[in-house]
Amino acid sequence: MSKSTEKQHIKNNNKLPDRKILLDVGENGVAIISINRPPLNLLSVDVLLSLKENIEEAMRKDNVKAIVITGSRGNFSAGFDVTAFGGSQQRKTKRELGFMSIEFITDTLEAARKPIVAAVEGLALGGGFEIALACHARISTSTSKLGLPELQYGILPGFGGTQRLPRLVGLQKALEMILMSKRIRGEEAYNMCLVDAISPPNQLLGSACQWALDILECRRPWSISLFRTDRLAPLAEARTLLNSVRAQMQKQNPNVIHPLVCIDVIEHGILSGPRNGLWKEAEALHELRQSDSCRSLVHVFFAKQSTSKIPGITDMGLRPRKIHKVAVLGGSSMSSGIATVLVLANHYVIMKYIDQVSLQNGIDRVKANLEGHFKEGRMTQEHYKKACTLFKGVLSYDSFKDVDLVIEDVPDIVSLKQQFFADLDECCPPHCIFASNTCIVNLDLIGERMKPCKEIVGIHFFSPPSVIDLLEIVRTERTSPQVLVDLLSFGRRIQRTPIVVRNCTGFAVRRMHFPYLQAAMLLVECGADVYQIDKALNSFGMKLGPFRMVDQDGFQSATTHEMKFLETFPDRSHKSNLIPILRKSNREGESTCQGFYTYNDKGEASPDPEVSTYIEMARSMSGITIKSKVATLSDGEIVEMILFPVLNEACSMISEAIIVKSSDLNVASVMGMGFPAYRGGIIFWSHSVGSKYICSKLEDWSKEYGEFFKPCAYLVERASKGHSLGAQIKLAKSPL
Ligand SMILES: C[C@H](O)CC(=O)SCCNC(=O)CCNC(=O)[C@H](O)C(C)(C)COP(=O)(O)OP(=O)(O)OC[C@H]1O[C@@H](n2cnc3c(N)ncnc32)[C@H](O)[C@@H]1OP(=O)(O)O
Repeated sequence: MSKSTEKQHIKNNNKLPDRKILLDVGENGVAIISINRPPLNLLSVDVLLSLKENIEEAMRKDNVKAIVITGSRGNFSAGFDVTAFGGSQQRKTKRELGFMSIEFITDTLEAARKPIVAAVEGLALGGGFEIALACHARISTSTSKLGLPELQYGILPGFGGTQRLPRLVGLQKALEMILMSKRIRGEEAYNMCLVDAISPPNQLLGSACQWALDILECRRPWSISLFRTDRLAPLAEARTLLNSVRAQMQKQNPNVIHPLVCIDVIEHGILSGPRNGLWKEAEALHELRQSDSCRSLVHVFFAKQSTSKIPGITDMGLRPRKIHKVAVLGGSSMSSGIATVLVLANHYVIMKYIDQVSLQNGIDRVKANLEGHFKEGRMTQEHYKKACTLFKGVLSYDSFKDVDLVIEDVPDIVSLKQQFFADLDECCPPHCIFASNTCIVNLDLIGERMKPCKEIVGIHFFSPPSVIDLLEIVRTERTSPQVLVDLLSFGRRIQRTPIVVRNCTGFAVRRMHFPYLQAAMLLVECGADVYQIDKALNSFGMKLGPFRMVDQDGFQSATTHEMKFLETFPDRSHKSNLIPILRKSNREGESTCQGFYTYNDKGEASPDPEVSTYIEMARSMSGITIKSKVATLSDGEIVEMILFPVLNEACSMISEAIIVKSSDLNVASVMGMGFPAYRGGIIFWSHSVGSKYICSKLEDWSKEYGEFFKPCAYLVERASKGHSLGAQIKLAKSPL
């Protein structure tokens, strides 16, 4: 590309016309076609049709020798607009996507008589990435993000990704990227030969134009991805791999079919040829996009996106203040996990604790976490070196003068927390935000010894913070809109999904955990089997059944939470003696290798027949007798008797405006308690069950087994009107 054309293109880009596709022919005879639907250049049928027309126009023009496809304003394309899937609009575009894949992407773009090169900057995801895969070469910046995340929505790559990716990078790597929705950076893509060259952003278009001309003049290969075979393994080897991955997927996700359909489509292309594979892919996309799983997963995507939109707060025009330096107070593994997450997101972090030994342990854990990231290839050497300089451990408050945020993570002892915050009040700058990671101590109580003008908010991470991306931001009556805006932006920057909750016992996630475990305890005391309960909930799709979950959390924490819940919600708590009895026998859950299960050296759980003795003891202490109906419950009935009380608690939270939107509870249940995303989250799932049915079941059980099951007023009202359980939260009720 000549300098003048490039300048002209940049000039055009700064003041781009209101067209979805831009075509600009340079003096060198290369047409630059830009997808122009900022900010992410999302695709739709209209955009694709327009892209097709522009490519055809460039083909017709005599002055065009070659084509470069790129995206405007720093992104190639984040893929197809997901609103087209799982929702009401899907009928409109029935089968059009399949034809786009074959008639446009394959027969127009890939089969073009002039070379087409993709210049990839920023995001190239889903359909966007698939367009790049069909080009005759790809030039990328080192930091671009490429991937096929379609399985996250219960569909499969629908623009040829299932056929072209295995042919470009080999079956194993392609399966890894597709089935795990793995995104890779430009650099890694280059190492895998998925992109042909890396270029700095300011030279990207120039390099891509030159590459296209080089193809034309036979100095570079004219590669047709769909017909490459050099990276495909021999048939028998491919089949063995596909069968083993199929079995793995079936085991991991027994309730969903889309990963298996995707594997079948890939296999079909290998066995029957890529063009047949494309047709099968188109058919599969058409079927899958109408499935319940797709609807639910698309809901979860948008529910996650909307957690940081708070009416009356985030639309006030407040700009988030920058949070550069964060102090983490504490030396536990949770504190180290939080510090690691922050350092990885390029924050300067100081870790402070009171004694040298605990602090040193904390520091060592952060260093080990960072090293682990580097060794597993999740960060570059350069990033690793920089991350190490961003972190230090301290015993004093000397370096707190310029701290923007403090996250307290000391043991849940009120006087200890109060002392820390009273000290911090003296050492931190006025703008510093004070936050606690507690999920059980009242935030107002923690701040009692601070100056009256200071406020404390909650920033609640989940264990382990490096794995669970959810963040509860807990507001009190005094939390200002500015602090909320700051923390929501901070949450996104550290790549968490923040949900805003009101200060209450257990916040959103623990409040749902509690009835999950309590219902299970009650059923066991009435005669149900511990392991059948966990199995039933697993088969429903919960990551962990209640007993495996409490073993993992530890009985110490379960006891602390139980006491707090019994105190706050005595009317709807079932007091069980089971955990105290197990603790008397030194069973503390997974940490002691004995809880409801026993654990071997590898941490694998096995049912423990001895547990029945403890259950007998608990039963006789509570005076509960075995009820034959409970002892013979089916798996489906168990699921209802455990999850309807969770829904009941979720309904109480809606009516108390603990969360901002009912969809936040879907996010909280999926990310915080392992509710299956393909069922859309706890409230979304309830729509398929029906509020009337849920309410009548709870009413029946409350008559038979006690107040624990009594439906809350909100649930009764919604059911009586035949309304679904999700509702617009009346923010007037909340201090926001
Ligand atoms: C046929 C094909 O094979 C099928 C496909 O292509 S499926 C689609 C594949 N693409 C994806 O999955 C990308 C999904 N998007 C994301 O992961 C993230 O948005 C992102 C990493 C691209 C960008 O993140 P970030 O810069 O933080 O921007 P983010 O706030 O998330 O997005 C900006 C807006 O675009 C929307 N958006 C992003 N990707 C979207 C998509 N694929 N469809 C619809 N809306 C989308 C977001 O909801 C948000 O909307 P809002 O401003 O109203 O809240």
